Amino acid sequence: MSQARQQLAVQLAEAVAEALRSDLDAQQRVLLVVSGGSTPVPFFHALAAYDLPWSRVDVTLADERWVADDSPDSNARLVREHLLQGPAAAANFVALTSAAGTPEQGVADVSERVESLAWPASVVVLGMGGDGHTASLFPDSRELDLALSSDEPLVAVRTPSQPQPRITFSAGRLHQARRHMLHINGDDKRSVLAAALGGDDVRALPIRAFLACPLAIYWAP
Ligand SMILES: O=C1O[C@H](COP(=O)(O)O)[C@@H](O)[C@H](O)[C@H]1O
Repeated sequence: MSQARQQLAVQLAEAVAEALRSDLDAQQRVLLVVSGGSTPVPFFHALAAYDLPWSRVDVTLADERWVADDSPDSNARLVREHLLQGPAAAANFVALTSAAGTPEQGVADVSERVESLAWPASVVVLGMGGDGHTASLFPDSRELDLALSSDEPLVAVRTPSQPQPRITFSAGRLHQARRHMLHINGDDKRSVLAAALGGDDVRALPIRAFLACPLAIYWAP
């Protein structure tokens, strides 16, 4: 891990902790939405160490692969192993999977589960893939139009480029958050973001759906 990426993760954790603390001063429960993948690990470690009233914080994911909780591909496993540690172990984590065999079968139950959370979220921390996807809004998701336009909180998605079916928060639900932050590393992702900023076809680069939120960008080489 480069020093620049580590420093970025610490800066992002500070911004998220400050946002949570500010909202916790005004309301009993707050909601933090985080992303999966590989990028957030040092951010999770830095955030987990903050002295916050974590028992009043709900944490969920922007998206999830429809896999078992202990799968190496599970974003929930990532959160449990890297964020729900130390002081942050007291947070209430709400996963996006169920015992149903497919996300299409499980999406209604999981939607009911997430509707009990303290919306709007205080912070959504997004990631981005090299194809411009964010959450599980992939350029080749068959349900991309639905996920971009749905009034429902969650959408089951099938994506030819991805090995597993997934579930994702809809763009509309993520838009409602009070603050949006994007955490990315590397020159490749910077180029993708520059391309996104230079055009307006959301289906080609779904991260575009969030550029005007406004989106605070956390990038390191
Ligand atoms: O599949 C996913 O990928 C993105 C980006 O992941 P990274 O490994 O390039 O950091 C992530 O934001 C998303 O939550 C995850 O499901």
